[in-house]
Amino acid sequence: MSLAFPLEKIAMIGGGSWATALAKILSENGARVGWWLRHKEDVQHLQRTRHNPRYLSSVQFDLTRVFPSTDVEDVVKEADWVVLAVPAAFVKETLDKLDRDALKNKRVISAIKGMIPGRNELVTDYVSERFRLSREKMGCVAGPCHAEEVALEKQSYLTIGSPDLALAEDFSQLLRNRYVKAHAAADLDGIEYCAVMKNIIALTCGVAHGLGYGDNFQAVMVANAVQEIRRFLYALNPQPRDLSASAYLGDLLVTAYSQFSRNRTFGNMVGRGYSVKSAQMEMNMVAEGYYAVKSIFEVNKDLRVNMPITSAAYHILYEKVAPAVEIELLKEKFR
Ligand SMILES: NC(=O)C1=CN([C@@H]2O[C@H](COP(=O)(O)OP(=O)(O)OC[C@H]3O[C@@H](n4cnc5c(N)ncnc54)[C@H](OP(=O)(O)O)[C@@H]3O)[C@@H](O)[C@H]2O)C=CC1
Ligand SMILES: O=C(CO)COP(=O)(O)O
Repeated sequence: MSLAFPLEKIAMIGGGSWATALAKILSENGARVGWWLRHKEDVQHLQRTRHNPRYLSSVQFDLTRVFPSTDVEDVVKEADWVVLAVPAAFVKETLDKLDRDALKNKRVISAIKGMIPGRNELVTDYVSERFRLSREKMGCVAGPCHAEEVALEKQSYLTIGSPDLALAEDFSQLLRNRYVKAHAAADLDGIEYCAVMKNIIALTCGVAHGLGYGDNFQAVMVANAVQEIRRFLYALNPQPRDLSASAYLGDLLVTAYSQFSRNRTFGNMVGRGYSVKSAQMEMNMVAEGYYAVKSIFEVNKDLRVNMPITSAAYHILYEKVAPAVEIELLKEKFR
């Protein structure tokens, strides 16, 4: 096993599947990972058995490199890099315990594919404002990559977006291993927004699947979704970007088609007739798309971009319109 970066100190914030997968990659590459989880019992379980009891519990950690804790201030204080990996809805309450200077001189990476509910902000925008941190000190992790496949060490690709390409390259290096390829890209906003929007699309694909629509329809939904994402990103930030790259299209495809996708699974349940509440209760994981629909729909009230899929998902999830009615309407709009 390589110990390429023995001196890098990482704070991993979050105890879910993605935090667990990233803690595995980073620690196995030799970094020191201080790991914040919210429950004392989970920290104790990790310390006792070397496994996260609730997510990717097959992964075994080396406790000479991984240091679980419930004290977020402590974990952050020790680190050079802070990796945020809680669902977006819990970012505020998790970081509220930190004072405004806590991230000074740190580099912050958001591994979150969601927006701050209510504020409708990207996670990096929220963190940048709350901690007075320049966006040059920040990045995001994106790309088609399910935590479950990382646990199985299946070949995966990640893209690190940051306005500072050197920072993105540095973090990419910390991630590269036998089964992870990582590369740097400059389009932080575009990558972050696309990572949020692909969850909405996957959720809506799930709804259609739950209603009995097949692969033919889903392919058309995904093709139309690419155009919807392009229009939205262009209205928001019209810099040149290649949406066919894996950070954009790849992530959309894996989420729309994978058996592991929380968003697709959640949508599928809604299409089959579950209420939003019961679908959420059935899953012990978080489908970011549910919150993202509201944020993107509200951001788009000013932009007025034509976004039929996002609007359909909003009507289904927040206005209780029957899924069959909304998908029927989409059928007529798709080309
Ligand atoms: N899973 C994946 O494959 C990938 C996920 N991501 C992104 O990573 C982010 C984290 O998701 P993921 O790891 O999948 O999460 P999971 O769905 O695996 O787990 C949910 C997480 O949310 C936590 N949680 C629930 N309620 C609260 C609360 N009130 N306060 C704080 N935390 C809470 C849970 O903590 P607890 O267990 O203590 O209840 C758990 O850590 C998301 O933005 C997701 O889109 C990105 C790429 C891949
Ligand atoms: O972003 C992901 C894969 O790249 C995870 O998507 P889900 O949250 O739908 O599982």
